[in-house]
Amino acid sequence: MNLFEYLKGVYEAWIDYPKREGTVITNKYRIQRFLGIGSYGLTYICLDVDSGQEVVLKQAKPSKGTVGRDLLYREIDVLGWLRHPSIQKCLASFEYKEQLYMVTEHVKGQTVEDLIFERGVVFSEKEVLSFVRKLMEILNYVHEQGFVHLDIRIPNVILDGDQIHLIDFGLACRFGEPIRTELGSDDEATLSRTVEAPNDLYAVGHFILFMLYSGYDSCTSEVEINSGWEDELTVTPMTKHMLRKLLQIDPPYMNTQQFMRDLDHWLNR
Ligand SMILES: Nc1ncnc2c1ncn2[C@@H]1O[C@H](COP(=O)(O)OP(=O)(O)OP(=O)(O)O)[C@@H](O)[C@H]1O
Repeated sequence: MNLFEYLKGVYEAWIDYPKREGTVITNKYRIQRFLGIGSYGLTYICLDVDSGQEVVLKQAKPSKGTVGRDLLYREIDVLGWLRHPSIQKCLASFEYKEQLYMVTEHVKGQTVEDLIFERGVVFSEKEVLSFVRKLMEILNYVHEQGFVHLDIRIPNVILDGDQIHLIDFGLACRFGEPIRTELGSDDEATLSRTVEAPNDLYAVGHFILFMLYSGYDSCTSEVEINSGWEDELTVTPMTKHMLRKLLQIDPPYMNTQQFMRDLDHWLNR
């Protein structure tokens, strides 16, 4: 690492340093706990001192500049279009000291990532498919409203009792928008691709694999998952068939309903 990169890293760590507990933003949101720092945002649990409600406050990551702000603006916009009990409501958004913030409902419960990797929960094939059926209802709603989530992953699905919540709409796009590429990528084939339902369904395939691998000894790396799941996992032929379509090994499902029909068929056997 050269000196410039080192100094840049120090500077970014400094400007992205999380705010302390007890800090009050706009005389209204008192920070109770820092939840985490993602690629583009910092997230806190706060008390809304006016209503007494516990909320989640997300701040665009200062080091990401306009990219961080654009993604948070996008998330605010998308959440504004969605009304579903399993999708957090955006309660407010504002600028404060030149920083952009979004306030949402606090979703209680644990992410599927924490359930598997911290609590060691093991899901059977039936539990996985029943869980994914509920997730598909939320995703189907999102698609019906014209959006593709584009970040369906185990840290973005929260289980609270019987209820499942889908969070993190920071990458969501409208159907047919060009796929966003990494900075610097100008490959024509990539630039001409648009966002469609199979993008989310592909991610659902990986989501299912993570859940199924909860019962497998060496479920540690995605590389293993990509290479050997058909040999390593003991699942019914129908589940294998659905996974092959989701993962686009076989001709893919083109929409959520096609997959949900197969799922229902499996669950109602
Ligand atoms: N509305 C919410 N209710 C409860 N927890 C939330 C909510 N929104 C985010 N979180 C949690 O806050 C943490 C940080 O979320 P954030 O979306 O900022 O970053 P990330 O998901 O860790 O990273 P990335 O966005 O790069 O994937 C995560 O643990 C996430 O589960």
